Amino acid sequence: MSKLRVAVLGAQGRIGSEAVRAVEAADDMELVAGLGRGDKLETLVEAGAEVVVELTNPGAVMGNLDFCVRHGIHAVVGTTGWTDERLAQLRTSLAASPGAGVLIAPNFSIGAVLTMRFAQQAARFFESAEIVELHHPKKADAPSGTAARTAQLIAGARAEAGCAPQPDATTTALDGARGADVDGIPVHSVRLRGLLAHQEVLLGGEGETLTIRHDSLHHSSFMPGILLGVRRVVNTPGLTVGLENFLDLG
Ligand SMILES: NC(=O)C1=CN([C@@H]2O[C@H](COP(=O)(O)OP(=O)(O)OC[C@H]3O[C@@H](n4cnc5c(N)ncnc54)[C@H](OP(=O)(O)O)[C@@H]3O)[C@@H](O)[C@H]2O)C=CC1
Ligand SMILES: O=C(O)C1=N[C@H](C(=O)O)C[C@H](O)C1
Repeated sequence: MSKLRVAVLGAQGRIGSEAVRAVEAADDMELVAGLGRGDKLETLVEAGAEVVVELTNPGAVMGNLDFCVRHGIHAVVGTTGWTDERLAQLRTSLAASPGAGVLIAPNFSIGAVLTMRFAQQAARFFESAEIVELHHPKKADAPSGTAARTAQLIAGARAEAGCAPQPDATTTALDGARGADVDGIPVHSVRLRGLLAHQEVLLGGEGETLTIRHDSLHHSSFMPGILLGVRRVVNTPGLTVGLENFLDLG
């Protein structure tokens, strides 16, 4: 069986360097390129890359994906900073290259994906829902892509169930004291030396609370999800948002 030809963009970065090692260690994959800032994207075509793993930054990801999609190269994307406008732009370029598949995964770790699913399931049973995400201080974006996605899923589940707005008597507050508002869900971002990637979903009802917490303690936590994404994206044309779509969660 021929090996999948995989390239990594952001290959010298924190997660990118771990992804390079994971692809090299996978029996069914061959690392054909590892590119950093300033390297020519044409290298991807010259190297015959079938799938690109995109792990750069929000300023670079759109141009990189535009190139990949135009050249029929599939992409597995971990880079954060996604907005509805960016997703719409990507869908437009995918429409012109119908064979290409792109997976955008706000989080590749299985535990984080399950946290999102459990939070979505629990959200309608509680009056209050807030998110605290905690990351290393070199992270560029806040809130994290995972927290933003979790908030959207919680808000969607609450709207579908016809939940009332959350109770909150705050009338005066310092800027930021109540966190960022993502679809009505407060999201609080902590940046602390010593941490990697952590999230708590706090749910509250009359006389009880439920806390769903996930901790990524090492970048290795993201690797099984990246490899799964690479294997599945080649047979999944168009845009897929969320690794849960490849996990058969039911
Ligand atoms: N979905 C998930 O599960 C995860 C997602 N992430 C996300 O992945 C992204 C990267 O995170 P992290 O590794 O911590 O960040 P880093 O800054 O450590 O890595 C990013 C790398 O990309 C390089 N780079 C910048 N621009 C380009 C470009 N145009 N082409 C190729 N390479 C480029 C950077 O180079 P230079 O240093 O010169 O700028 C750097 O080496 C972030 O958006 C983060 O949120 C992270 C972990 C898990
Ligand atoms: O920058 C990181 O480190 C991470 N970024 C992703 C996010 O923004 O959710 C995934 C994970 O939290 C690690």
